[in-house]
Amino acid sequence: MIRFEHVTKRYADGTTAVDDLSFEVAEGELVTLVGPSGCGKTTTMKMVNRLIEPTGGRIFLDGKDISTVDPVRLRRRIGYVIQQVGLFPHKTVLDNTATVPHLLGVKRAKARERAAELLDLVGLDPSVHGDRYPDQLSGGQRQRVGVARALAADPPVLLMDEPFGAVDPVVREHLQNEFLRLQSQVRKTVLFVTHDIEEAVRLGDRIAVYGQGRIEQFDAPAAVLGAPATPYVADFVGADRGLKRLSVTPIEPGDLEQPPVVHLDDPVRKAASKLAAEGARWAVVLDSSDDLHGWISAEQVRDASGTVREHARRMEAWLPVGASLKQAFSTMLQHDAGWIAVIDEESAGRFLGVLTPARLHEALRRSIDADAQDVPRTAVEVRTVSSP
Ligand SMILES: Nc1ncnc2c1ncn2[C@@H]1O[C@H](COP(=O)(O)OP(=O)(O)OP(=O)(O)O)[C@@H](O)[C@H]1O
Repeated sequence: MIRFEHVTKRYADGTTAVDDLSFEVAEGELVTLVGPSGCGKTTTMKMVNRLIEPTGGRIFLDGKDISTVDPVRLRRRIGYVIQQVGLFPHKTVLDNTATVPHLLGVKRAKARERAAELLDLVGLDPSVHGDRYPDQLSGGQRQRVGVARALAADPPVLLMDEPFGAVDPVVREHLQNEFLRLQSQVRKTVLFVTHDIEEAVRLGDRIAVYGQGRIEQFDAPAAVLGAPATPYVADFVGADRGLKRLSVTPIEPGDLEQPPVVHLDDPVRKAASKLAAEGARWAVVLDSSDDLHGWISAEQVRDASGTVREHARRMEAWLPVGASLKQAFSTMLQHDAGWIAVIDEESAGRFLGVLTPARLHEALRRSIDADAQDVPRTAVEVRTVSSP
């Protein structure tokens, strides 16, 4: 979809901002450009919509050399989101969002209707926020309007230059998650500039790690974190890259532990003997539809009578399979839980097993080794330091 062929940009003062850059972004792919200040990320991006012209090489959009395309026409196909959103202060949020389609000749009523849909899509209620002016919004809300506006003309390509850079970390993470959800629906081809490796890892299908004017590594997030191509990349992603991997490593069924399972209507005596037989300290409790209800401990059932229902405790700490190990860790902390239940959302929330801290650690280790050996995670055996 976007292809750079030996692209160089040398500014008039002799600065080489981009040096012989070649890479390709597939249709519907989100590529993050990450690197320290001044390494050429913004220059790279602005060459795609011809705000900056390269001094060497060629850039193709959908197979066509963009130097042969009229810049105004080119920009109609490219949404652009920047940090200082640049909303019109005297226009309402709805009119700001509707601006581009309106300029492109879409009737005002139709453009506003579409704008309302887009605001909804980026998590702003058009009936609440649509009639406000930009200075009546929070920083995070303004960024959302910026994204909605960039999507308004339904361009196949989005360029995003540090779009969430100006908001605090909590709002930022929220915007990132919302943007991922949005991208899974709209599937644009996205170039996303950031200097934050965490953001690059969380959002990118692939990451381009920039050195000075050059790409040092262009790879999937797990590969960049697991097998940095150069000492520079290793240094840039940081010594805590194992920790960062948590956010890109999904929970897989093979990571889970299988504790004993009992049902709400089982007699407690039956639960007690099951726990004793398996030597387990607790069991997972499911309801009659096999949905997660909670758990019950060996202590609770030891001399109890009646059914499991009267003794079981609810379990709120659960996640769908495929959620990240980071979410798993954070859910454990949030609920002060020694384990979390993992369910299969695809099949009506069926209980799959539990993830414990030890299993989480193993999953992380296995994913690092699997990337290093280029094999699936299930094929890796881990030897960890076990407790005495
Ligand atoms: N108009 C210009 N004239 C001369 N040099 C420039 C010009 N614009 C950018 N540069 C230089 O080109 C290099 C790359 O700049 P660029 O803005 O692409 O970096 P960046 O990676 O986006 O940085 P940041 O994260 O700080 O925005 C820098 O050394 C910068 O000083």
